[in-house]
Amino acid sequence: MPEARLVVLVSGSGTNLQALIDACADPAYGARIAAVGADREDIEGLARAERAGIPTFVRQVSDFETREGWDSAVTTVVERFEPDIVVSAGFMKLLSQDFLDRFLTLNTHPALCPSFPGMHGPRDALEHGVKVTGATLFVVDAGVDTGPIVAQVPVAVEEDDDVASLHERIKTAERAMLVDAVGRIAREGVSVDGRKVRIGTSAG
Ligand SMILES: Nc1nc2c(c(=O)[nH]1)N[C@@H](CN(C=O)c1ccc(C(=O)N[C@@H](CCC(=O)O)C(=O)O)cc1)CN2
Ligand SMILES: NCC(=O)N[C@@H]1O[C@H](COP(=O)([O-])[O-])[C@@H](O)[C@H]1O
Repeated sequence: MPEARLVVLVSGSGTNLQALIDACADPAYGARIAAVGADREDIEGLARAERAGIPTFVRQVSDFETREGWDSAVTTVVERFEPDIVVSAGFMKLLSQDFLDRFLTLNTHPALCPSFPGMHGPRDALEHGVKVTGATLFVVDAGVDTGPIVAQVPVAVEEDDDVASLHERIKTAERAMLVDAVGRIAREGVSVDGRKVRIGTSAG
């Protein structure tokens, strides 16, 4: 079976991207990263891609007259790389319905959806006083962190956690979940039926 083609979208440090780069080095993983895209310049995520010899692109909202113009430019450049799966890994821009209609898009979020959606999952979980939080991989839909859930991993909140320590612990679990689920989807396929996501031979 041919390797699945991934386009990975990032906005920051790119440790999830790095985990995927490392996994893709093994041909048995079943996927390769065709390109890495970002909504801003000068981020470590892009540097990680460049060090790995992966093509990169940047489309900044501020370079476009309208948000629709940016949406369309992102769709066009991603299309060029013919992805089987788009992985939003720390990408801090909402993706348009048109983009989502064209590409199977997964997003990793640092909380147990449907709890604590948005850009501050670890902070919101800590402020709420939950004892267990985690990470969620989901199929992106037009809402914010509302899409059908592919995988989740729980992470304990410790008494002395601050936002940084909690987020770091979540990210360790999140990377393993992401690599495992994306690899299984690449090798075995996935089906989405309403809110039910199935990976594996029964998919499709
Ligand atoms: N349509 C969707 N797009 C994306 C989703 C999603 O669930 N639906 N998830 C993300 C990531 N995300 C949290 O998981 C998230 C990203 C961005 C925002 C947001 O409000 N962004 C603002 C800009 C903020 C900035 O640039 O600093 C915006 O897009 O204008 C909320 C949640 C990936 N995309
Ligand atoms: N709502 C989106 C969101 O909060 N995304 C989170 O940003 C971090 C990116 O880390 P990374 O750049 O090191 O992969 C990850 O924890 C990801 O879930």
